[in-house]
Amino acid sequence: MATATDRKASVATTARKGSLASSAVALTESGAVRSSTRYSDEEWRSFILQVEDSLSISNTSYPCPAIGSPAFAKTIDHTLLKLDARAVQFDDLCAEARRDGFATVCVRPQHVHKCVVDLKGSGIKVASVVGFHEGAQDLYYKMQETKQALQAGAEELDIVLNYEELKAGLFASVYNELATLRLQAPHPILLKLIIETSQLEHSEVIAACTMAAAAKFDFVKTSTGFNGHGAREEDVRLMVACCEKLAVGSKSGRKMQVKASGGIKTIEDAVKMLEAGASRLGTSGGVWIVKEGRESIEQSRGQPSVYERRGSRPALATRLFTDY
Ligand SMILES: O=C[C@H](O)COP(=O)(O)O
Repeated sequence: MATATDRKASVATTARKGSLASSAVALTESGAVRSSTRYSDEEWRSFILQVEDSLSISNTSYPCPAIGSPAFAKTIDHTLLKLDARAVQFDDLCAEARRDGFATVCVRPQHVHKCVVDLKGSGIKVASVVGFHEGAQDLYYKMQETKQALQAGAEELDIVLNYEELKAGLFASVYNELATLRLQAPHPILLKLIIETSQLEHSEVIAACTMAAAAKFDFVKTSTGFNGHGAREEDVRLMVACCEKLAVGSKSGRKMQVKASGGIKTIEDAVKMLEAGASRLGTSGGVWIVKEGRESIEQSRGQPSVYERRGSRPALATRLFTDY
């Protein structure tokens, strides 16, 4: 049997090779979780420190799809997570997603079924949040929400990290949760880990990305939009650097992507996040953003903008376009 020292050496070797531990978690027939997380908290810490030491954060501008193009709209998860949202607002959300060609609509688990029905035949997917918005729910609760969302037809899950556990250094427990949810929602379901950057120090962002990559998540996502500041360029750049570092040397060469979310309200916000390396945007302002994009194209062609034709533009006073 391997000693703790042997295992530590193994972690160090793994880190040197730039690859990560694979899942050692299984669901038993009764649905209970049988876990043998491969590394101790200390061993995870050592690996995370090695990732941190070898990071290089780029200031370069990543390619951004042309404003107004279908590819630009496909970066947007059209999001409605307000607890008091009414059924008609989900109808509007889905109609807008069809019209503007967004990637997904992102809703709470109880609204997934309605949106799946509304979007039938459109090619637009439904994403469900899990553990929203605190992330502190226990694993059983998150598994129940995951089951509910998948059974209703969700194809993407935006899962809130238990960031209090991460901050407490309980890495093995965090990994166990993520690996269990990955097992419950295998590919091609896309998993995004909402790490809530407003609550994390620099080194904790790196730890969160490391946990997500180890558990084979597809994305790391900045924020819930319900706690602290939303997406910031510096956080996106740090997360992109982590994803690039963690992909190097991995057997599959698989690289996590970054979703920026929270407070993205304008075309300038959107472009800033995409140029920082995000490939998906979570926003309740998607309709405004693509409208602004079209506007800027019209203006560059010398045509009067729709707002100039109609009079002044209304202020963005609430979180949701369909509230107007
Ligand atoms: O996941 C997405 C966020 O909740 C959206 O936040 P937002 O309402 O500030 O755009």
